Amino acid sequence: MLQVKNICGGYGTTPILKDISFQVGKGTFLGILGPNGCGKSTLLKIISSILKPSSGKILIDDKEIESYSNRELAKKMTVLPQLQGTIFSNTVRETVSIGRYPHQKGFFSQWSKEDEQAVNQAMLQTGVKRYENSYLENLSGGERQRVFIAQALAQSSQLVLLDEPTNHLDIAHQQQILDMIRKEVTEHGLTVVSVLHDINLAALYCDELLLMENGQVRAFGKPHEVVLEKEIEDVYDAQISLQAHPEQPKPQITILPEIQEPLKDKRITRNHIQIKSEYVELRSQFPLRVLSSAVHNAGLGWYENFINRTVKPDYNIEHVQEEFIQFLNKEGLSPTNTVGMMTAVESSKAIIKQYNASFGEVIVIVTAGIGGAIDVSKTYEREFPIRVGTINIWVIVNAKLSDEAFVQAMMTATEAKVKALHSEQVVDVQTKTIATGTPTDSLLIAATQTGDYMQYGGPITPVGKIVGRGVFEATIEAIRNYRKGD
Ligand SMILES: Nc1ncnc2c1ncn2[C@@H]1O[C@H](COP(=O)(O)OP(=O)(O)OP(=O)(O)O)[C@@H](O)[C@H]1O
Repeated sequence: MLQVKNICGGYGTTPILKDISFQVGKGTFLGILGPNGCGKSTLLKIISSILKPSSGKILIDDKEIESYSNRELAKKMTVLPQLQGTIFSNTVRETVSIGRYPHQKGFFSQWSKEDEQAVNQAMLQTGVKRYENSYLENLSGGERQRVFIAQALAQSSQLVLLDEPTNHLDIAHQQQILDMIRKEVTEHGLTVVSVLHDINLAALYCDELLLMENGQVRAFGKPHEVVLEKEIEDVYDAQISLQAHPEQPKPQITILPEIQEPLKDKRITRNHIQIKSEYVELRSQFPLRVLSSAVHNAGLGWYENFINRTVKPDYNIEHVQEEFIQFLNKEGLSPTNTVGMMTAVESSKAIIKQYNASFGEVIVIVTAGIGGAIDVSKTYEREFPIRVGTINIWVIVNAKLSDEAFVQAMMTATEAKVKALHSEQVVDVQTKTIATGTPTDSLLIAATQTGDYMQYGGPITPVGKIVGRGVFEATIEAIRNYRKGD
């Protein structure tokens, strides 16, 4: 659809763009990224022939842009420049209708049925039809932006050039506009080239990205090929961290602020753990990084409060999430800042152990309800009667753990738990074989993320050695404690 070949150009004698080449296929949404002043808007102006390049060619549908008349070009391509704070005195309908001018034939041309349809459809698509008779100056920035997109759609061209279409818009309007553009691209084969400042939005919505640096192409390709930690840090001279979007297979960046909080004594010891009548509690004065399979706030995150709550064996688990939140509120624990587990084992039976490693303390807390213990290798051959019992394990590490170390620490802790069940001859009552856990065990690894950096957490690493020993020993004691009450 669009070919940009060896474009050089700028303003007067100052060269801005240096040998830019790329292609955009029909039905593609291309995002142009790059730091301030790198030449994104200049490139858009050259593509839209507002500015002449000093050398190079722009082709639309394999024809050089100069060979199109203005009217022909306007039918092929729509340009939506950056919105300025201009005062508008047209109605929404009048503004959208301007998009049809390239389709008018001759000076006294008639407004056709086709024009009317295109205007109505564009207003419906962009959700602005309901204010078609309002004046633009009475609309919000987001509504105005949608009106101009409607004007671009009414023009019914196959290529749309946009310069920061989401500038100054709140997240709802950013989403609306980008969803709408995406829909046009996917469902009607529209080709869109847009300058975007937000790298995350660009990675989410665009098919391809062009990353510019000093008037040149630094990278071009699919979002996962362009949005790379090193590349972005280098081009923008910023500190970032790269992760996957939680719901989509798209890269997303997070800015890493340089200002660090003043380092308090960020240390957790067993004195921070309290056994209350209804739960075991850790209230840290700072957030810990956590990976867990807890009932409340499972997954990876940062939390300050942790509880392992004792519930009655007949606790109704139908609305567990809501009930748990109510309970946290009652206890004065913020639901967004607390990780919660549940057990039928009394909190007084919890085992708390502290190990002093060379890198810092590791605290292990275990409650072991083994009434429903099962052998994981045999579960495929039977139905489960619901039997109460859960082994809940917390491991708190005073160190900085990598993501691998978190996952490996979970594996190490699980292996140590299984070994403890074996050692204590905990049996699956149905299969009469050694049990490996219960159907509802929970595990939590939390780290202060200060002090020594631990890249790995497997069994022979400094962290893994303590986790293995600590979880094994604490689980054995917790099992014995549980059996005492049987
Ligand atoms: N009309 C102009 N006359 C002279 N120089 C200009 C003109 N417009 C832009 N420039 C210069 O050209 C360079 C590239 O500007 P351009 O607007 O293309 O950058 P950009 O990547 O779009 O930046 P931003 O992210 O800040 O919008 C800048 O150094 C700018 O000062």
